[in-house]
Amino acid sequence: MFRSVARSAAGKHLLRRGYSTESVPDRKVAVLGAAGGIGQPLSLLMKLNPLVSRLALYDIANTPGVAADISHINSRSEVTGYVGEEQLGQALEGCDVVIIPAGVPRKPGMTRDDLFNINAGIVKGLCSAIAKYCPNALVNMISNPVNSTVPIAAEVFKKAGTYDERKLFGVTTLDVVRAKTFYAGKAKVNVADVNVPVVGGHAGITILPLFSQATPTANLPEDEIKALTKRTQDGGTEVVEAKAGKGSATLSMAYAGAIFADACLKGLNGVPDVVECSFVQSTVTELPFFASKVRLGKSGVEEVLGLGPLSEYEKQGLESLKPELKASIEKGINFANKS
Ligand SMILES: NC(=O)C1=CN([C@@H]2O[C@H](COP(=O)(O)OP(=O)(O)OC[C@H]3O[C@@H](n4cnc5c(N)ncnc54)[C@H](O)[C@@H]3O)[C@@H](O)[C@H]2O)C=CC1
Ligand SMILES: O=C([O-])CC(=O)C(=O)O
Repeated sequence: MFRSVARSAAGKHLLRRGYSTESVPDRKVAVLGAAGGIGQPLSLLMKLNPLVSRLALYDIANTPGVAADISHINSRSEVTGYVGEEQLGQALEGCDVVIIPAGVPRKPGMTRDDLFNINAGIVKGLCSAIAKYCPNALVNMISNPVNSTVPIAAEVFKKAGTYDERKLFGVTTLDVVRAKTFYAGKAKVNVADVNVPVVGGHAGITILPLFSQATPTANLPEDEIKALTKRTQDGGTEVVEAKAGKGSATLSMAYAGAIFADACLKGLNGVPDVVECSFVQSTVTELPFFASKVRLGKSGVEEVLGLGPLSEYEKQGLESLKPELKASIEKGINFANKS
């Protein structure tokens, strides 16, 4: 275990940023897979988040170096690195939020579902440990295929008797980040002002951006909306191909993961009206899990928001995605229950 404490410096830093250490509750966050392509920049961003007081970095290898490096940053949180399964329990104990970017990424020519065979087992093992050591933590699932790893996590928690549907999230924020960026480019509006809900799941056609609800409105023609939709759905593949065998999105994912974890922490701390899209247990459609806007609160999901009015094109997209999303969810549930 590797630890570095700089409490007094961190306290001053918080005060300089307008936070009082008394008014910000202690929050422990763990990153599982912290030494990976996403894990490292995500850990860095969580170290910069003043809502975090303890940051536990866990991986099966290489965490000591990452933790030592990040721990020298003069921000609030105390950083501890944990390496190997025997230290997983200590990493998780007392956690408020657990972020999981552990597992293998895609190479060109692969689908996210091609990662199932390796990542399903990794996620199952990590979730068993979460059930044991921090059953009340909010779980932010990044590992792919998210459409299956979230149902796997739910089944593991059910078996352990710890499942609380308000606390399990598939992280789909990168789809929202991409939709905002691509829309701003086409609509020629300030990207910082853009909002676009993205619903469904997190793979190919299951990613359904709702550009009809995008703000600021731009009245883009149908062919441009279709091109934007396709680019958002294929955003992950665009990066996988550009990286040409060296993995998938890591930096934009770290950014997206940090935004989502920050929203979870704000919700836990009682900040009102924190809304993000996420793949959660849902009754918005007939599918048991679905991504849509979610209001976050002191116990996690406070309210799963509906889809709002859809264009004809989006209605078709919604119907087309259901069979694939249903199959991916069932695949995850079956895996968790057979092994
Ligand atoms: N939800 C989303 O929007 C996105 C999800 N991803 C997914 O995130 C995952 C990670 O991607 P990268 O960071 O690029 O991969 P990477 O291979 O660079 O890093 C993965 C890390 O996980 C660690 N790991 C493996 N087994 C582990 C275990 N049992 N416990 C803890 N750590 C373990 C590895 O040692 C490695 O450090 C992939 O499954 C990828 O498909 C990637 C981008 C976006
Ligand atoms: O495409 C991938 O394999 C990684 C991912 O989920 C994304 O970038 O959206």
